[in-house]
Amino acid sequence: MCVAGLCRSVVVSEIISVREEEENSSKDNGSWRKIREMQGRDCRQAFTVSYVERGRNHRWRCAEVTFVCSDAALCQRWVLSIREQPKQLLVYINPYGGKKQGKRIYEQKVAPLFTQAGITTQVIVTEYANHARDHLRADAELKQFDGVVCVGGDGMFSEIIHGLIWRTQVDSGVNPNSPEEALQPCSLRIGIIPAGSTDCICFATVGTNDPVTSALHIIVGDSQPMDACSVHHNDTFLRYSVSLLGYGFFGDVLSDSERKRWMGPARYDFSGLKMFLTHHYYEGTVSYLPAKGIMGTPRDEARCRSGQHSNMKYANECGSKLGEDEWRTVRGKFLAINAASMSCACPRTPKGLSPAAHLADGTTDLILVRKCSRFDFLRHLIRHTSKDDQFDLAFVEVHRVSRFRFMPRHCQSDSDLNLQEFHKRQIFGPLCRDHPACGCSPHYSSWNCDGEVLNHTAIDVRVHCQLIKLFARGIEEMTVFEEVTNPCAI
Ligand SMILES: CCCCCCCCCCCCC/C=C/[C@@H](O)[C@H](COP(=O)(O)O)NC(=O)CCCCCCCCCCCCCCC
Ligand SMILES: Nc1ncnc2c1ncn2[C@@H]1O[C@H](COP(=O)(O)OP(=O)(O)O)[C@@H](O)[C@H]1O
Ligand SMILES: [Ca+2]
Repeated sequence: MCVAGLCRSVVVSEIISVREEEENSSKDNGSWRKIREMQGRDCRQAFTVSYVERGRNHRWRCAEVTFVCSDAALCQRWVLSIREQPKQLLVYINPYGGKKQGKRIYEQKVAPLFTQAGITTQVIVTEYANHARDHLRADAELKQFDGVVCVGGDGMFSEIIHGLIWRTQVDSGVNPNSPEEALQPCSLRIGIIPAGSTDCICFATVGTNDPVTSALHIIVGDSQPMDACSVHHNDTFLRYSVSLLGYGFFGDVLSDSERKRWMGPARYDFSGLKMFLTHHYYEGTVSYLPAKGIMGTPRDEARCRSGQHSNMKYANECGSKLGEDEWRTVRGKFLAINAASMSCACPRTPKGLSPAAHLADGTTDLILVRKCSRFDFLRHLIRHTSKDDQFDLAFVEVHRVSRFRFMPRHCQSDSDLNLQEFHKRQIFGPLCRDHPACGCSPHYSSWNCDGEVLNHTAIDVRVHCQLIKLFARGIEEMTVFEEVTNPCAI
C-alpha cells in the first residue's frame, strides 16, 4: 500500500487501531485531498492505521500511517481486519506500590491508548492488600472480559495470578490444596503495566519496564504462556511463584526491606548491602527432580531471548513424569538457595538471575550458593551485572528441575511453627541456640516468593507448565537492521 507516494508496510498483528478517513473530516489538514489528487479520480477511500513502532531497548511506541485504496470493499475489509484483540479488560491498580505512581501512570499513559484502540475497561483501584486477589477469586464477572491488567509491581501481579489460578481450579473442580493435582490452565491473559519496585516479571517477558510498551502489547493481543510453581508446606498450599523463590540472601533482603518501604525501590539496595555484610548462611537439605525431556541447561550460552528455543515441540514436552527414585539430594550450608522459573532479568541484573531460564518449559532453575567467603559471594553477585558466568564458581551449582523440596536443618520439631515465631526467637533470643555466645548464623531464613515473604521454611515446589498466559511475546532479538527475528516462545 502507498501513502502519498511512499510505500510502507505494517505488520497486521501489530495494528493498534484502524479508522476510516472522512473526506470532510475536521482533522483533515489538506493531506487527504492531496492524496486523492495524487491517486486520481477513482480513489474514494482512505484509512489511517495506528501501529507499533519499535524504539531502542525493546520499547514500543504508537505511530500512524494513512493508506489510500481505490477499491472501497477492500478498504472496508481492512478496516474490519484488526485481528483478535482484547475488547474488554478488567484493570486493577495498586496505588501503593513502587513510587506510588500507579494511578497516574495508568490514567496518563495507558487509558488513552486503550480508548484509541476501542477497548472498554472496568478499573478497580485497590484499597488494601489482597483486594485484587479476593475480588478475582470470588466476585469478578470474568466471562465478560478478554483479559486482566495489573498496574503495579511483582507483588500486585502475584495477587492477580493467585486470584485467577484459584478461581480457575475451583470452577473446574480441581483441588488447589493438593500438591499432586495437575492444575487447570487459566484462559484469561494477564497484562502488566509496570509501576512497582523491581518489575522483574514485566522486564523479563517484555524486555523493558515501560508502561506504553506494555499497553501496546496488550492492545495488539500478544500471548505468552508462562509456567507457575505451586508452593506447599506438607499438604497445605502456601503460594504460587512465577519468578524467584529465594531462601537465604534474597529471603533476608526481602524481609529486611519490607520494614523500609518508606525508602521506595532503594530499600532493596540498602537491605542488599546490609545482608551482604551480615553474611548469614543456612543449613538444610534440598532435594530435586531433574527435568527430563526438555531442551537446554541453565548453563546454555544462548539465552531464551535469542529465539533459538522457540520450537514449540519442546514447549509441549513439559511435565514428563519421573519415578520417585530419581530424586537427588544435596545437603549443606548455603548462603542462598534460589529457584528462577524465568530469567528474572530486571534493571539490577539485565541478564537475570538465570539468564538461560525459559518462560514456559515446565522447569525452574535451582541455584545453590554454598557457604563461601564474602569476597567470593561478592564475585558471584557482581557477575549478575557483567558478561561473566555467575554459575562458573566452585561454590555455585545449578540444576534445571521440575520439582524440589527444602528442609532446613533442626527443622524436624520446628517445621510446623509459624515463621513469625522463628523470627521472634531470632530477634529476642540468642542468634544461635547451640552456641549462645558465638553470634553465628541464625537457623532460619525465610523464603522470598516473587517478593512476598512465606510463612514456612520447609516447602515442596512443583512447576506447572504454561499455567498462565501474558499479553507479551518474550524478548525479541533485534538484528543490526532492527528487524524482528523469532521471539522467545518457551
Ligand atoms: C554488587 C552488585 C550486585 C548485583 C546483584 C544483583 C542481583 C539482583 C537479582 C534480582 C532478582 C530479582 C528477582 C525479582 C524479585 C521480585 O519478585 C521481588 C519483588 O519485586 P517488587 O518489589 O516489584 O514487587 N524483588 C525482590 O525480591 C528484590 C530483590 C532485589 C535484590 C537486590 C539485591 C541487591 C544486592 C546488593 C548487594 C550489594 C553488595 C555490595 C558490596 C559492596
Ligand atoms: N491498596 C493497597 N494498599 C496497600 N497494599 C496494597 C494495596 N494494593 C496492593 N497492595 C500490596 O502492596 C504490596 C506491594 O505491591 P507491589 O505492586 O508489588 O509494589 P512493590 O513493587 O513496590 O513491592 C503487595 O503485597 C500488594 O499485595
Ligand atoms: Ca520455566
